[in-house]
Amino acid sequence: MENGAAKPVIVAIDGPSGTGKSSTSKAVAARLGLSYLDTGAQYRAITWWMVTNGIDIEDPTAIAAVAGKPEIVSGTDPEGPTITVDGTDVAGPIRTQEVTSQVSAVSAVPEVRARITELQRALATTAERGIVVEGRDIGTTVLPGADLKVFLTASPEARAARRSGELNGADVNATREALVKRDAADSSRKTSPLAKAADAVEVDTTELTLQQVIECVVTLVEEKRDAK
Ligand SMILES: Nc1ncnc2c1ncn2[C@@H]1O[C@H](COP(=O)(O)OP(=O)(O)OP(=O)(O)O)[C@@H](O)[C@H]1O
Ligand SMILES: Nc1ccn([C@H]2C[C@H](O)[C@@H](COP(=O)(O)O)O2)c(=O)n1
Repeated sequence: MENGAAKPVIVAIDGPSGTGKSSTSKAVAARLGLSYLDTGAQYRAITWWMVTNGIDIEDPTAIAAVAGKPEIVSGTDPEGPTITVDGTDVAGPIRTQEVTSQVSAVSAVPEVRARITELQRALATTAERGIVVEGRDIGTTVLPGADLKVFLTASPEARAARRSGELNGADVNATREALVKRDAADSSRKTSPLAKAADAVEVDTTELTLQQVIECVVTLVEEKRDAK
C-alpha cells in the first residue's frame, strides 16, 4: 500500500457457543489494533427487539415482516464494544435467558440473516486497519474472502464448565444441555448454518488456556498479514 500503511486484514472466527470466540477475538483485535465485531450480539439485539415488541417468535412470517424495522448499531472498539437498538443501549438486556432461549429461532429466519449480514459486511469493508469478526457463518457466508478463517471448538463439558463459572456456579449439566441444544439448532437451520469453512484453521481449545488460544490466533493473523 502507498505510504507504507498496512493493508487491512479481515479475520473470521467461527465456532459453537462457549468455545471462546468473543474473548479471543476481542483480545486479538486489541493486540493488533483491529476493529472487533460480535455478530452474536447483533442477532441477540434483533431478538430483543422482537421480544420487546411482542412479535410471535414461533411465526417466521411475522418475524420476516418486521426484520427491517429496528436500527441496530454496533461499536467496534475491542476495548469497549457497544450495541444499540433504535438508540437504546441493549448490551445488558441481550444477555438475558429470555433472549438466549429465543435467539436461534429468530436468527434462522432468512430475512433476519440478510439484514444482519448486510450490516456485518458494511462494517468489515470500512474498518480502516482491518477487523476480527466472530460468529457462526462468517467464514462460510458473510466474509468468504476473509484473509484468515479460524474455527474454534471445545468439548461440551469444557464449554459448560466455562459458562457455569460465568453464571456463578449454575448447574453444569443444565448449562451443557442448553448449549448443545442451541448448537444443534444453529447447525441445522437451512440458511447459513453454523459450519466450518473448508479453508478454516480449526483450533480445539478444550485443553488450552484462553491466553494460549489468543497467542495462537495472533500468530496466525501476523503470518497472514506479513504475507499480504
Ligand atoms: N480456553 C479457555 N479456557 C478457559 N476458559 C475460557 C477459554 N476460552 C474462553 N473461556 C471462558 O469461557 C467463557 C465463554 O467464552 P466466550 O464468551 O469467549 O465464548 P463464545 O464462543 O464467544 O461464546 P458464545 O458464542 O456463547 O458467545 C468466558 O467466561 C471465557 O472467559
Ligand atoms: N454469525 C452468527 C452469530 C450468531 N448467530 C446466532 C446463533 C447464536 O445462538 C446466537 C447468539 O450468539 P452468541 O452471542 O452466543 O455468540 O446468534 C448466528 O446465527 N450467526
